[in-house]
Amino acid sequence: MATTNGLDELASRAARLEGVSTASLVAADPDRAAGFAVRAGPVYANFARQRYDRKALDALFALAESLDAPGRLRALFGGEPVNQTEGRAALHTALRGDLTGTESGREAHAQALAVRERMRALGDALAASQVTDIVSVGIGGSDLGPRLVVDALAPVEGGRFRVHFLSNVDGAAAQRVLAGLDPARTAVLLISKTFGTQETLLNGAILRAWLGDDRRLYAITANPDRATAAFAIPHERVLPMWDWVGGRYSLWSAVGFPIALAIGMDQFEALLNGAAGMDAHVLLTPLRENLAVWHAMTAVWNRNALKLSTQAVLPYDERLKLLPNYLQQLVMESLGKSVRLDGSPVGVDTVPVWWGGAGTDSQHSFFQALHQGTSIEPVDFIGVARSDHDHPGNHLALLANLFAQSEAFANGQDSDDPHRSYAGQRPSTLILLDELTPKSLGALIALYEHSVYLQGLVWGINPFDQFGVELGKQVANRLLPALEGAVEAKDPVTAALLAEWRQRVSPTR
Ligand SMILES: O=P(O)(O)OC[C@H]1O[C@H](O)[C@H](O)[C@@H](O)[C@@H]1O
Repeated sequence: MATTNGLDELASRAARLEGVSTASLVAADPDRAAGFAVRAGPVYANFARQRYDRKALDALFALAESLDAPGRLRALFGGEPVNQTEGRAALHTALRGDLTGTESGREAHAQALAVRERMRALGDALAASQVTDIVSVGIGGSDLGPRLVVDALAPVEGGRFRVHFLSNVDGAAAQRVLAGLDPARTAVLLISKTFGTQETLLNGAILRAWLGDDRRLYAITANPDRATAAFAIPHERVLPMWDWVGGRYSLWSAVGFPIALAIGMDQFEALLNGAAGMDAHVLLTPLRENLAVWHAMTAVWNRNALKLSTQAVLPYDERLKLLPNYLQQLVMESLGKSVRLDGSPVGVDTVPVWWGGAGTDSQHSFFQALHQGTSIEPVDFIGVARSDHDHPGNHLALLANLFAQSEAFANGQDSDDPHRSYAGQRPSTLILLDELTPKSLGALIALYEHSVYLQGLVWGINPFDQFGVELGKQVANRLLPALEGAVEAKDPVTAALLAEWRQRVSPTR
């Protein structure tokens, strides 16, 4: 049996807290309501409504200490090959700063700065042209980050460019994105770390043909030769990235070019600076005041001590409605592993299912289950203190709902009528940003990145590979000839499904 790193002990601590209400935990500890909180720059998080007490927290911080969390953070920032299964560093932090002064960190940061200069120049050239619209073609890590940030921060009107995103291989997606766009006023970015991703290659071919003029076709990739070979994009229109940037950690690199085009290069750099501020906090702050450590160890508590199998993220801000989608890739692709670094079974539960949606909309869809369902789903609530719209009454109502839901989940409410009774004891963290700016969003995303790294450390897994996504791609590649009619599918169920499908399409399609 693989070592469980002291997680069994946490489960027995949790058992001792069973039946103790969250309200009595708060009442028993006068400092808890305000004291179970950490602020890092523009991000404040309050953990008082989690289902642990100080002794449990002591055990969690002791666990982080025993795993040398500070040393492992230094290894990450310093460019050690923390992505052990692929023998690589994971230097996304070097895209936004140079905190450790190691040679690899310094070199990576210098490369990142040089590419940023090129992004600025290309952006300025595009701004001086007749281009009004940008289509960003990419998927997964080459899509979700830029899509989130552009949706959150792009001006509602008056930005330099309108930026559109195309990811799905479904041709309907391309058709929808292109409807209403004028090829003569559009530039296309093909974003793919590998330049071997089926969706991006197929959509890229559609866009290239639609554009009709290769001069407005750009590539962002760690494999420029492939971009040149497949799309004849000359190197001056290729922005590089590197194998030391994981796809889901890449929005800070040239993969963020759509962000820079949507909000301007200065604002893109403010996003990076926000992340750099969180980096400095996480790297340099002792464990007990370290926001990423609190967040990660809370996740470990909920998963391994309370055995909760999902994690909801509920931003109470319309502009952050894509955050759950973004975090699904960041967290689940990073931590969805069952073996430790040495290949042995992990022996404990790893990533829960991450999901969520924006409040208040989601209150009117799935909150019933959160309040009265039989399983308990821990929540990260995210709110923004100051709004930047002209409807202050709506903002107060939004925040009243945010604070109310967190209170109602924790405290519940008794009733003689079981149908109208709320058990409460639903754990949540409330994260509050001062305002939603490039800086605060950068800090928030970096917080989640570091929390993921620390959770991976506890579970002894590699958060930087994603071999699990390969099998489905391989099977799809094998099956494409069967759909084209060239071969028969070998698997009997797939063969039956294809036969069923063939009956429904005309022979020519
Ligand atoms: O950037 P690309 O090489 O096109 O990869 C795009 C995405 O596809 C892969 O399947 C991985 O699961 C993701 O981690 C990656 O971000």
